[in-house]
Amino acid sequence: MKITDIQCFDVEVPLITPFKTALRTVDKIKNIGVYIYTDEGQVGIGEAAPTAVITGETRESIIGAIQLYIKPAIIGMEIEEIALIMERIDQCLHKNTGAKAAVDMAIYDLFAKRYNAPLYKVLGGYRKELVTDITISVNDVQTMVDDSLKAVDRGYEILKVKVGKNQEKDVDRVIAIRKAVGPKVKIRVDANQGWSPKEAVRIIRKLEDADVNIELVEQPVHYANLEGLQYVTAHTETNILADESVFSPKDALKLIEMRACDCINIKLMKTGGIYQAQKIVHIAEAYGIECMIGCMLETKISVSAAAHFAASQKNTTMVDLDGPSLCLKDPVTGGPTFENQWIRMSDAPGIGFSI
Ligand SMILES: C[C@H](N)C(=O)N[C@@H](CCC(=O)O)C(=O)O
Ligand SMILES: [Mg+2]
Repeated sequence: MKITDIQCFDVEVPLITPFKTALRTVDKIKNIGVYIYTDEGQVGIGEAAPTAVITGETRESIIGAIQLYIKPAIIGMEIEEIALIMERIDQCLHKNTGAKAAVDMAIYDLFAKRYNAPLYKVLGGYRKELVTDITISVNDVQTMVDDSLKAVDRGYEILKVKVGKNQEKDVDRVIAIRKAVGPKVKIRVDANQGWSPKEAVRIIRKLEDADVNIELVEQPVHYANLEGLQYVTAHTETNILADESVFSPKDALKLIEMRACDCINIKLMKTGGIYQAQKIVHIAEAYGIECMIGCMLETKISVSAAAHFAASQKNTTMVDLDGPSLCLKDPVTGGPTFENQWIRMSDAPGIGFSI
């Protein structure tokens, strides 16, 4: 099955409520979709999220990377030569991980369709269902408490609470949410780089002393401050999850060897797709480090690819794939089903969309 063409299209979906982190506020997803066409009539689909504050990519850079660099590098290649295709994508330009991820997942969609199997089974087939957390945007304390209670009412058992925008209030935010939702709900805290290492230790210790029982704290400090991340990990009891500090397998290996984190958040938009993400999961597994599969602000297209990947591997024990739950509508039909916290894999070939 030969690649004959690659085309980009706009994926625009309003969010149910504004998404707010220490890094940005967004009320509408404006992503780039990718179709890969083949000589056998099969079409693969992917999506890239221009998350300039994290990957450095914009809508324009993604379209340019795909049309001017990636497309000429792989046009005419056989889908079955997936390792060779991935080598060409990796080598044709540096970084641009969202653009690479969109093409990578469309290739994997075609690869699994070629063998008439669902993608998660082609990749390893470890499980059929996933439980995702749901993001609670950073806001004033009462709004966050109300949003948390609504999420728990909808059946969510894991909350991902965004903090890091106003450090003085962060302890109050998390304590108030714990009091409101009770002891059974899991709470993940994501500071999105909002604290200094010393602030992070102070805040996390206060939460520990107050017995708030936090499952983990995600990316407490600036992405490039690896020693800072190491300091927080060494000086707190709570598990520290590296997010913006880990894009590549090399980044993962470095953090693991520095003992700078307890677990790693893998996102296809950071790794450049499934091919590199697999390497991180396996490196981490060799060191006994568990991985989360997360997403940026992405729709059902790319989050479904990430769900197939998360379902395929043993060491992807935590899931933050709430993108479709934050969207007012889905841009595609078919594929895995997203019903509040439950993501269930379908056995349709590839990612499973009706194109
Ligand atoms: C959407 C997901 N739950 C999430 O929080 N992802 C990121 C931030 C995504 C973005 O700004 O687009 C994270 O930091 O984990
Ligand atoms: Mg994060």
